[in-house]
Amino acid sequence: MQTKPLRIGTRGSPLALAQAHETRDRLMAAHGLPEDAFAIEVISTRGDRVTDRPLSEIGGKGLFTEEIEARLSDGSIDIAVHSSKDMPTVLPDGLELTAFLPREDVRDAFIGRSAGAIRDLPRGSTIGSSSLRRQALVRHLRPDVNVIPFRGNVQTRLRKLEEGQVDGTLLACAGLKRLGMEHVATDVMESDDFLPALGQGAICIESRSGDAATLALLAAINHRETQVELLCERAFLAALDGSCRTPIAGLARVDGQALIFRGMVLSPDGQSRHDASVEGSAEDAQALGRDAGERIRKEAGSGFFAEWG
Ligand SMILES: NCc1[nH]cc(CCC(=O)O)c1CC(=O)O
Repeated sequence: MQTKPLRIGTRGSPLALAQAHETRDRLMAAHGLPEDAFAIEVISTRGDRVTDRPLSEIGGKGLFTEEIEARLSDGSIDIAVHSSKDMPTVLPDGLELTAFLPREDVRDAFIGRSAGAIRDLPRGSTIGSSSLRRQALVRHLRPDVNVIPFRGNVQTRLRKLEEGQVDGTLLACAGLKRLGMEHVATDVMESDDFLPALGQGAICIESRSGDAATLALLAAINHRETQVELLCERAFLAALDGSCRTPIAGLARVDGQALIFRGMVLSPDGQSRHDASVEGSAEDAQALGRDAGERIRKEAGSGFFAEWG
């Protein structure tokens, strides 16, 4: 066993810290290690520092990961804990996603001020969300509702909502639950009608490919079903790559050896959409995700992506 503490890199947001603590607690339990066998290191990322513009505008992959991955590559941390949803499909050479924790609720929550559900919003209401996917899905359901950019951590968004800057917003149920704040949700969007982001609700752990001791530690906390779902979802995303300004949604579910995946791309106004559903064996997770992505790319045509790119 190591003598030096295992250094865990994470962003500093309350949600990121909760995820780092969950990872540490699972490692402590799996290996019977004390708390001081771990050191949690907070690392600031570009996505944390730029708070005044929508993420889709700042653009670029790895907004929430680059600085953390640099520390992993140079050996100054041993593992990095991330929201899978924020992970680019291509990782730096020498790094890999080694473990996934059991997936939380994959759905989105609606938090309304006077109307508690999207269907009950008066015409002309305003919803705040900077996620291209949530914007398009809301516009699909309610073309008569305004959607405006809306950033900040959970607490900031709830304050803006209370102040009346918007009539409602959407947040991942997983994040709210990990913060013990699920009570603020006034409605939960079923994933069939409001398809989540790829990777939503899943914590992933990244480490160096050659670091056998760390890989062995992590193997004990890996959750197979979540890992297989994420393999499928990330293959789907990779097959659609080059279209990061297009709203994309998708969800894989594994039950024993069976895998079901549904993926979708939307136009930003939510009026046009292409989706694909595939079913097969968990062993073929990556091929199934890739097939769904390629099918959508063919059906939508390059014009669909170029138009909003
Ligand atoms: N991009 C921000 C982000 N990344 C992961 C989560 C939520 C937790 C998760 O989906 O695992 C959130 C906030 C949100 O979408 O409400």
